[in-house]
Amino acid sequence: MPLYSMAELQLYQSPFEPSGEWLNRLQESRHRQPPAALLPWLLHPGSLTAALRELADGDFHVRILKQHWQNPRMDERRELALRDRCRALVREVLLYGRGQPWVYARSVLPESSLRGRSRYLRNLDNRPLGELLFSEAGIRRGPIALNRLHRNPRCDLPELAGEGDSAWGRRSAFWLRGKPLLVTEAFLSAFRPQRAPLARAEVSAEQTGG
Ligand SMILES: C=C(O[C@@H]1C=C(C(=O)O)C=C[C@H]1O)C(=O)O
Repeated sequence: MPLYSMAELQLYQSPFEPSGEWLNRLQESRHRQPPAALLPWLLHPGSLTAALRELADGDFHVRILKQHWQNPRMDERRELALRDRCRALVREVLLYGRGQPWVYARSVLPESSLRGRSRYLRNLDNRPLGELLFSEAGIRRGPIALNRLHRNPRCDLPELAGEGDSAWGRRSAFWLRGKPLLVTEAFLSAFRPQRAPLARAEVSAEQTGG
């Protein structure tokens, strides 16, 4: 895990923060409508890592922005039913496809969820979290909620200089051995998919040429 000076930690600002409430599919269609091309990606039930890697023909990597033990945001603590004074490993990354930043992701892994056979998740590196989670036989995913995430003007990451003032995002909880993790993903302006994500079976046919 990259080490940070206190100064670096204090300087870091998350690039996006949720605005308003997280909406399920039905609520969202009454209030706001994501672009049609993005909707199947926002609602994709499988691993986003696998779907992006496939879309990028393997030209995919993860860049860690910050990975640090901290007290999660209040809305995250509520969603994870955590006490106000709790610690979580908060991991913020950019997912790159074909050399472009396609997704910003923030994952909140409560300390109480990283015990026993899940302890290995304390040592996340550049390996995509999704590859680990979706390789776990007992992984379970909760409903996907949608939201507009507002750009944090205090974040001056050069990689996101071209971003607008908001991005469509999704959030869902995962349960691993009965313990919750929370994953939020925002699709960035460089992500312009020409098709929906392939279902898992299609991906295996594509990969094997079957
Ligand atoms: C949960 C997944 O993991 C992806 C990879 C992440 C990471 O490496 O930090 C974070 C969120 C996801 O976009 C997934 O692939 O669906």
